[in-house]
Amino acid sequence: MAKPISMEVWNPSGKYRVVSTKSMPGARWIRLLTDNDCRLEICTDPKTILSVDDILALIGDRCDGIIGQLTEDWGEVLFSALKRAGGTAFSNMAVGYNNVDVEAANRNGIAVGNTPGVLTETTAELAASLTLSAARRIVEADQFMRAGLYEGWLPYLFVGNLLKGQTVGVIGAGRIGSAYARMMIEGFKMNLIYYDLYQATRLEKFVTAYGQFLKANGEQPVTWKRAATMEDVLREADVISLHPVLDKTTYHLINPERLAIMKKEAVLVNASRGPVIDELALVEHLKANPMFRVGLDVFEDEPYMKPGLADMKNAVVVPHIASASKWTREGMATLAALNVLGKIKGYPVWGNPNQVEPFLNENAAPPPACPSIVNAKQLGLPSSKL
Ligand SMILES: NC(=O)c1ccc[n+]([C@@H]2O[C@H](COP(=O)([O-])OP(=O)(O)OC[C@H]3O[C@@H](n4cnc5c(N)ncnc54)[C@H](O)[C@@H]3O)[C@@H](O)[C@H]2O)c1
Ligand SMILES: O=C(O)[C@H](O)CO
Repeated sequence: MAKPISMEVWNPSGKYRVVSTKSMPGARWIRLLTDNDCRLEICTDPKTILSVDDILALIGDRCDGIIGQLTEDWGEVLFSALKRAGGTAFSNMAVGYNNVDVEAANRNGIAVGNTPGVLTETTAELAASLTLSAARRIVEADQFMRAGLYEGWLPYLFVGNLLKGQTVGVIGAGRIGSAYARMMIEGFKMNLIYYDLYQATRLEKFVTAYGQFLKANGEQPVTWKRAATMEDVLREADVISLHPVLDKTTYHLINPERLAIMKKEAVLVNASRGPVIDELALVEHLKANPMFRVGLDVFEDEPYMKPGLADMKNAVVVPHIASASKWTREGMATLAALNVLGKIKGYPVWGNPNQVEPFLNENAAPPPACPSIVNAKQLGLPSSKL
């Protein structure tokens, strides 16, 4: 079994042993745990992605709760080890939890926390940045300048796509998809077409009200449409941004057939999870359609890109940084720590994972609740009345 190389220990005499598989930004999450009688052990091993064996060694013989990362494989082996070590609580430091086998957690009676809400605007802003970078060819133009190739203004130099008045398509209009849609609609006066399993009522109301405001000011109103099929979005939209969860229904949601029905000059953005796109098919599509552009934050086999992607000028690629603002990352750490602490203390589960602000207020004690436990129902955990 692999041995953890370096650990940082806080409040060594604390009653509850809590482990974090990574150092996380901010100090509040550490304070919240240590002020509540937790001995906190943070793995400071420089290895980027810990293996199951590494984490087994971290769990050891006694562990009450553990904070893990989206790069780790949380399944039967780890949850049964946590149970044997007396643990009842795990939290991902992420809203997405496709790296977690929730059924295995249920079997072992382990609560699984995630960190919704605090990433919404930050992730949507990165998706908007990728949209603009791809549409206006920012990275290509930057590389051109740095290579000393600029000889003066030319009518055809780096001509890209205008967004105003075009249609933005959103697949997965949940928290992040809706926030992204609002940015593109309010910022660039784009029309909306979206596909989701559920109606995005608040988003629809926002677009209607904004359209009325524009009309009252003598401008072209923006419009919205809920598509009956994903294909309708792909055919109609000029910009398409992907924001669904990753599960069986969204794996390779963008495949060769669906790429083929998109506009030849469309912009495709993915800040959800890599396997939502068949990346090899995307590389072929980018080769065949030089005016088709993508902005990618996530990749099918992270940290790798599929062969050929790095050579494509019509792709903007960044290393899974959509949630990387200081406020968000500190908030994610806080929510993850409070999920674990709340379960250890026997607190109920917060009623609305979309409204986690009370947990993020630095000037007040957080509510006595777990902010977001995805398997609360399956484990029969009580709901907070606050
Ligand atoms: N790149 C990043 O750093 C980053 C940051 C945050 C979140 N994410 C990813 O974004 C995802 C969404 O986060 P969120 O907070 O908006 O979650 P959310 O639950 O609010 O939204 C997800 C939406 O996807 C919809 N959906 C599910 N299956 C679908 C399908 N088959 N077709 C269409 N829509 C479907 C759901 O109905 C829901 O509205 C996360 O699960 C995570 O994987 C990535
Ligand atoms: O799911 C999440 O929370 C993200 O991918 C983290 O950036």
